[in-house]
Amino acid sequence: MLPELFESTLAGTRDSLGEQACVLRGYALPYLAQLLPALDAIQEAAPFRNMTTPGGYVMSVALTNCGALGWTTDRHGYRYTGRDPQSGRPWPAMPEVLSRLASEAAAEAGFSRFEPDACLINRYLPGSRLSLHQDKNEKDAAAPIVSVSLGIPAVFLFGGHERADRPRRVPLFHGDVAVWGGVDRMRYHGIMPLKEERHPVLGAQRINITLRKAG
Ligand SMILES: O=C(O)CCC(=O)C(=O)O
Ligand SMILES: [Fe+2]
Repeated sequence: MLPELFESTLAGTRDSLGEQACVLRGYALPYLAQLLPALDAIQEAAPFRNMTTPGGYVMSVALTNCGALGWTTDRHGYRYTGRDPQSGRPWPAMPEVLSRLASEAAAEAGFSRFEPDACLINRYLPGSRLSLHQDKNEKDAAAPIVSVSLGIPAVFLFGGHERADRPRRVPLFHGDVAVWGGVDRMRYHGIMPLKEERHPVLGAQRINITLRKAG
């Protein structure tokens, strides 16, 4: 990977992934001076942890949350909770910079007045992956998903409405924001195993932030 590819050289451009799905290249970059310190504070209050799926697998992706609702999984299933199951405390509040980034990116992608109440923060290390899935634990499927990529690059798999539909491979770089909603809201997606790389700002990790309307 060429060093310049760590930062989207495509900043300011848009890739269409569907009728109501796109990647806004580099869209998050102007927010990072505020966003990165806010992320540090969140992970101090609610550290990343590897949760167990209902099937008994420990996820290779570690996660935490901020906002009124946080996505969790354990042997009993996937769900949103108001509290961090590890500490018993409410999830850290959603920083203003994140709700602003989410609603501005959503508007740019054609979804006006998006107000997320849930923010899942995923941490991938080299080798971590996320298998193809649909995001279907949210009550409000009318709202889009806004997904911010930071750190080392990843290959996003964006499939169809059936698990067997062959997914498209979309590279995501530091600062890219993917948005999908409407007719594309329930499309299968995932992340290929991350390669061994180091990002100049975030080191050997990828942080992905998904903002949703869950409640
Ligand atoms: O890491 C990503 O880009 C996607 C994350 C995702 O699909 C999820 O958290 O549901
Ligand atoms: Fe997802």
